[in-house]
Amino acid sequence: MGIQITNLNKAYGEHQVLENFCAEIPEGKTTCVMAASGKGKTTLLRILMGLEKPDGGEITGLENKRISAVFQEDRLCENLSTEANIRLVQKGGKGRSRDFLQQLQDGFSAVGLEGWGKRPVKELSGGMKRRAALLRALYADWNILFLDEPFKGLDRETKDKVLAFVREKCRGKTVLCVTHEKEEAEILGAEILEL
Ligand SMILES: Nc1ncnc2c1ncn2[C@@H]1O[C@H](COP(=O)(O)OP(=O)(O)OP(=O)(O)O)[C@@H](O)[C@H]1O
Repeated sequence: MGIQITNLNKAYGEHQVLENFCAEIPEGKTTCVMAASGKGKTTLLRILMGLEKPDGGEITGLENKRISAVFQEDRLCENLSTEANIRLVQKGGKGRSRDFLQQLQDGFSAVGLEGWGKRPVKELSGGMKRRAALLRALYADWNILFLDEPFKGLDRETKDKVLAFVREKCRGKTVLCVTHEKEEAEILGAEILEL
């Protein structure tokens, strides 16, 4: 079962952002949420993540799910290294296991961050922080992943590498990704949900 959204409503004051919005997010697939700026993509994601309360409507399919996310902001601990940020969201001793650290090195290389894992996040550029936030989300233990413009600020070549990595890591899993680029959705093999 995927995520069912029924008659979702959300207004900020007089401004109705979502009005009786209905959708089904299929299980085991990537879905890209697309719409013009200001149409409510982030609002929808924030409601699904429980960060925002809807005015009405029903959401099912999130019960007992482990959710991971790249938020609209990076939300990294700036004084910690990227590696430490990623280890923070690992359960038990997993973050220190040799296997995990090896997998992480592969992830750093795949997104073009090799050699940066031990540096404090505050020394990274905006695009590098975006990739660090993405790695943290991907390496958490999840069965639903929410991504809010995860490829923001990446140049063409880097974006292609990152998209290929995300596609591989998300194969067969339930992912909802906000993007403005149709091409990103195509590379991810995603279904498109228009708001
Ligand atoms: N906390 C808030 N208070 C008041 N209005 C808000 C708030 N959050 C969002 N909005 C408004 O709700 C609308 C939808 O915002 P949202 O961020 O969901 O759009 P979006 O589709 O994700 O846009 P973008 O593509 O520019 O990120 C916008 O008009 C925005 O100004």
